[in-house]
This record gives sequence, C-alpha cells and structure tokens, in this order.
Amino acid sequence: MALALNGIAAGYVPGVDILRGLSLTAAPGEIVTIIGPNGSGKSTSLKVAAGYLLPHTGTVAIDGEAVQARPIDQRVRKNGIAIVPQSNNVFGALTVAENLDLGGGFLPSAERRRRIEELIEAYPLLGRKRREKAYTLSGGERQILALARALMPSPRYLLLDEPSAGLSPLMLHEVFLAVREIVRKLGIAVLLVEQNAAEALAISDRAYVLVLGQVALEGPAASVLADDQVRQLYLGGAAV
Ligand SMILES: Nc1ncnc2c1ncn2[C@@H]1O[C@H](COP(=O)(O)OP(=O)(O)OP(=O)(O)O)[C@@H](O)[C@H]1O
Repeated sequence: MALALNGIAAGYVPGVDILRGLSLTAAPGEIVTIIGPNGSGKSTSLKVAAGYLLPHTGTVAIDGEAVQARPIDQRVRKNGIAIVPQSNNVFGALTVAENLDLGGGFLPSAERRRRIEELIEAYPLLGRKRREKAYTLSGGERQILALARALMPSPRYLLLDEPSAGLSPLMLHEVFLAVREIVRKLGIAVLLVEQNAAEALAISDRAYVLVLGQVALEGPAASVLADDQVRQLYLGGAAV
C-alpha cells in the first residue's frame, strides 16, 4: 500500500522537462516532505501525483495500480487521492459548512452531511464558525478548512502544497499540528511540499530534497534535518 512515483519525467512545455527521473513514495501512516530550492519541481511533483499533470515517462502507482494516465477526478474517486493546492483554496463567499459540502461533491447527500458533522467535531473551530462566510476566517483557519474539505471524501493519500504559505509562525505551528494529528488519527499518507523546511521536517517521518527535478537526498526526516548541506542551503545554517 503506497503512492509511488517512479522515474517521472514531466513538464509544461514540449522538450522542457521540469521533473527528470523523479522517484518517491509515501505510505499510509507517514508524513513525507519534499523540500528544495525555488523552481526545483516540488509543486510539479504533487501535480503529477494528483493527476493535474500527466508525465511523459515513468509511472504513478497507487496501491500497486498504475494510474499515470488517469485524470484527477478519477484518482480522487477511485484511488483515495486528495490535494490541497497552494493558495486560494477555499471559497470566500461560501460558508464554512458549504465549503465542506463542496469537498464531498460526489458523495450521496446523507453521507456528505455525516462527514461534515464528523469533521466539525474533529475541528471545533469549524463548528463554531460553520455558518460564517469563509472570507471572515483568519489565514490559519482557512487553511484548516481547506484541510478538512480535502478530508471530506475520506482520502488515503493527502497532498499538501505549502500549507504554511502566508501564515504567522504561530498559525503555521497550529496547521502542522493539525496535519500530524490527521495522520495519527486516520493513518493516511501525507505528501507535503514546504518552504518552511525546519518546521515541516520536525513533523515528518521521511523527506526528499529535490534539486533540478531530481532527488538529491532522501531519508528519515531527522537525518535530512541534520544534513550539513541541507542546513546551509535551506535552514540558514542553523544548528538543530
Ligand atoms: N503552469 C506552468 N506552466 C509553465 N511552467 C510552469 C508552470 N508551473 C510551474 N512551471 C515552471 O516549472 C518549474 C518548477 O516549478 P514548481 O512550481 O514545481 O517548483 P517549486 O519547487 O514548487 O518552486 P517554489 O518553491 O518556488 O514553489 C519552474 O521553473 C516554473 O516556472
């Protein structure tokens, strides 16, 4: 049981590969973080995993099934994939409950209502604000709502593209704790792309360092965090 990208080449323009032979895995119960310099292909790798972008070569396997040619809606329905994109990920003009409802679009309505209540119980903050428009939420609250909405169809693989973008250090911490809690409670796999390498690695089990569309380093999050080059390049040389 895992999400596995194998030897992926992919890009946006013919003849220009952004990912160049990328391989990575994420298994249920673990948080796997991808760090790397700007433009190294971190978000692109999530798009390939989700099915927004189809690779030229290589395979994407979910629980052993090859899905690289399968578009995102089918991966969501059939393979338990969910993605929270980088920003603008909630509908401000809709209420908290309506945003959650949208996340379960293809579920029968009774099932959708049940999931909304479950998620509101798991995130009391959402319950308190269930009838408020999402534009009134703080950045961190919005990010929690985006996470909860992605959980509506009970995914097994959750892809998160920079959930800390634009958040204060305190809110960032809250959001990461929520991610850790989701994995602990639900046993799903999280594949996380983050600029905030130190914070992300602190909640992760494993990590990949991506450079120019290839894996430059991989291993347990603690060893990646302790790596000299990683510390110099991404953590400002800070001691851990
Ligand atoms: N929709 C697109 N069309 C064309 N080129 C794109 C598109 N999206 C990304 N790119 C290019 O692909 C490369 C990798 O982008 P990607 O967003 O995957 O990098 P990243 O590692 O996530 O970067 P960052 O840390 O800055 O978010 C960049 O050179 C970017 O300009």
